[in-house]
Amino acid sequence: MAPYKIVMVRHGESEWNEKNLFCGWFDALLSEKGKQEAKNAGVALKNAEYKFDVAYTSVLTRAQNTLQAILNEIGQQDLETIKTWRLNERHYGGLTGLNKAETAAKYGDEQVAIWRRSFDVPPPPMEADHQYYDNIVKDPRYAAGPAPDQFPKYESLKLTIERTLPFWNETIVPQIKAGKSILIAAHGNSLRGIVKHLDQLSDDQIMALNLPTGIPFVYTLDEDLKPIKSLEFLGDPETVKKAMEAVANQGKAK
Ligand SMILES: Cc1ccc(S(=O)(=O)Nc2cc3c(c(O)c2O)C(=O)c2ccccc2C3=O)cc1
Repeated sequence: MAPYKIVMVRHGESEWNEKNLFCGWFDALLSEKGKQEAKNAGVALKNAEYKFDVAYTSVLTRAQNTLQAILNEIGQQDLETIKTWRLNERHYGGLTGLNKAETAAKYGDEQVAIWRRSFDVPPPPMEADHQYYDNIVKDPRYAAGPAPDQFPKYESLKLTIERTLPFWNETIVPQIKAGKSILIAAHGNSLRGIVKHLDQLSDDQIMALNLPTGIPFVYTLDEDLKPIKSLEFLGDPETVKKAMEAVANQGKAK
């Protein structure tokens, strides 16, 4: 049955991306630009004549709405869709809702620089008195998990990947091997976990990779799910060229 193809897409720009706020598990909506990015992703997949058997997304609205915009464009509005917290964005803990200046003012430039370059240094926890604690922890969408005693108060990139990969290995991989055509609409850091795993990237390599919002990318995999082709972006030539250049240059950025 190999080679297998799987399509992934980072959700379009959110309203908190637009305001440059740490978002994480806060359920920000897509900005108008993000809605257009999501529609464009659907057009790219429609033009490439993709059809899917099942989709996977997070429990967060920005990813779900990106997925729905895509499905609307390709005429698969009612596609079976599995939603899981394991595909959520990284949980930024007590930084949730802060902008760059507020973060630096509260924790200092040195601490920010440490967080920026760290794979396993977590942000401060989101404590019960945090302004978004109840909004997130008491959200009924988490009734199916994580368990209350496992509910994250913060995540490093390492911790994020450690909770995303079990879903990839236990739920998505069997579906790939069963020959299903799969679309994943998720977040920058949960998708980093899957990309890191597939391409066997180092901690530093994956931290240097910032996936563009709203541009679908394809992995072509062999029978052992080893990549034959990685990160193949879909879209108009200009969009694809910019995405490839952006990703390539990130690897060079010092
Ligand atoms: C909302 C926001 C704050 C800080 C910046 S930044 O210009 O300082 N760049 C930046 C900052 C960080 C990060 C980052 O990637 C970044 O580019 C992080 O990844 C990060 C992870 C966990 C805790 C803190 C950080 C973090 O402060 C950008 C956007």
